[in-house]
Amino acid sequence: MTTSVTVRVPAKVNVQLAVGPARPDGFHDLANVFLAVGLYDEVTVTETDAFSLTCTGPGSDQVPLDRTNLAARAALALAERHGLGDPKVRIHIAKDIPVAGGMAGGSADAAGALVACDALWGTNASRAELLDICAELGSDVPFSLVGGAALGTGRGERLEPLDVGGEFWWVFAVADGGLSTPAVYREFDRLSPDAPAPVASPALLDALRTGDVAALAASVTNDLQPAALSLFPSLKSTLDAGRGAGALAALVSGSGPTTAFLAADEAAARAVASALVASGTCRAARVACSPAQGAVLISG
Ligand SMILES: C[C@](O)(CO)[C@H](O)COP(=O)(O)OP(=O)(O)OC[C@H]1O[C@@H](n2ccc(N)nc2=O)[C@H](O)[C@@H]1O
Ligand SMILES: Nc1ncnc2c1ncn2[C@@H]1O[C@H](COP(=O)(O)OP(=O)(O)OP(=O)(O)O)[C@@H](O)[C@H]1O
Repeated sequence: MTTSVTVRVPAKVNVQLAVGPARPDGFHDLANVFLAVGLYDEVTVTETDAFSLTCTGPGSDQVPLDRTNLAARAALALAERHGLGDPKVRIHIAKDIPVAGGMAGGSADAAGALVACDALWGTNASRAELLDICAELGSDVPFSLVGGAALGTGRGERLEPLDVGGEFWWVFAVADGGLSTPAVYREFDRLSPDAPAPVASPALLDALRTGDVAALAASVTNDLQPAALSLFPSLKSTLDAGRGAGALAALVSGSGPTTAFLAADEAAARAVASALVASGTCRAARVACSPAQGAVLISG
């Protein structure tokens, strides 16, 4: 019998993040074009006699180890739906996705824990049930499960898969510090009181479909960028440093403060990463390729 299961889950970048006005429930309607990128967390769940959670890797000291952790909440939600009582499971998160960086690290761990517990417990949840639990856990969580590329509407949880016609190379500059997603949305409301209804850009969807890096660079947008820059002004020098080093496009990743740079190819991405580190405007620079697969079982 399987006693331990490991699932690998990718980070995301939003190549378009169009944000509408705040809804009565406090969320914002989005046209959210997600692209999964090849930076991964690994979530391992092991049968044991009491619930526990551990986390290792960069930034793991900022990750809660109690039941507020999104991975723990995912395990609890699946156990509750299937009448399994308190889950007797040890969850270990090997983190490589920047924490509180706007790359959906917590969401990735939730999707990973869900898929891992489903395999460990033999609950055999359908894709629809898994997606339902993901949407309850957070707006980004369904995308962490499916990966690839998708248009997210509603608060970002309603997904339509998108075709991607080639590879795109990225550099992610990790900032010193984090940004709270609700705080960035609040700042967006302050800066954009008359935001129009969000619409996906046909030019951007075309660029993804054809794998045209120059066209993608010309069409990436993030409506949360002014809000993130307002709360974290030093990100402007990081964006400038990446552009100066030859990035085809530079933008804040999601709610930030990680910044994302699109490069012509892998060699160009590595050159931009070195220049970003040398500029002293970020803590670290990571190179990654997209699209990446969603949550996949890698052992167990
Ligand atoms: C910025 C993005 O990462 C872009 O993909 C997401 O929109 C954020 O998704 P997330 O972190 O999964 O967010 P959730 O856990 O669902 O919500 C956290 C908080 O973010 C704000 N929020 C989130 C999503 C959304 N469409 N509108 C919002 O206003 C709300 O204040 C909410 O209370
Ligand atoms: N498994 C987890 N990994 C990281 N943070 C977690 C986790 N579970 C809960 N959190 C909490 O969530 C906060 C946001 O972390 P996360 O790394 O998910 O941010 P993010 O990448 O900006 O999210 P998003 O891009 O979805 O808005 C952290 O500061 C932490 O307190």
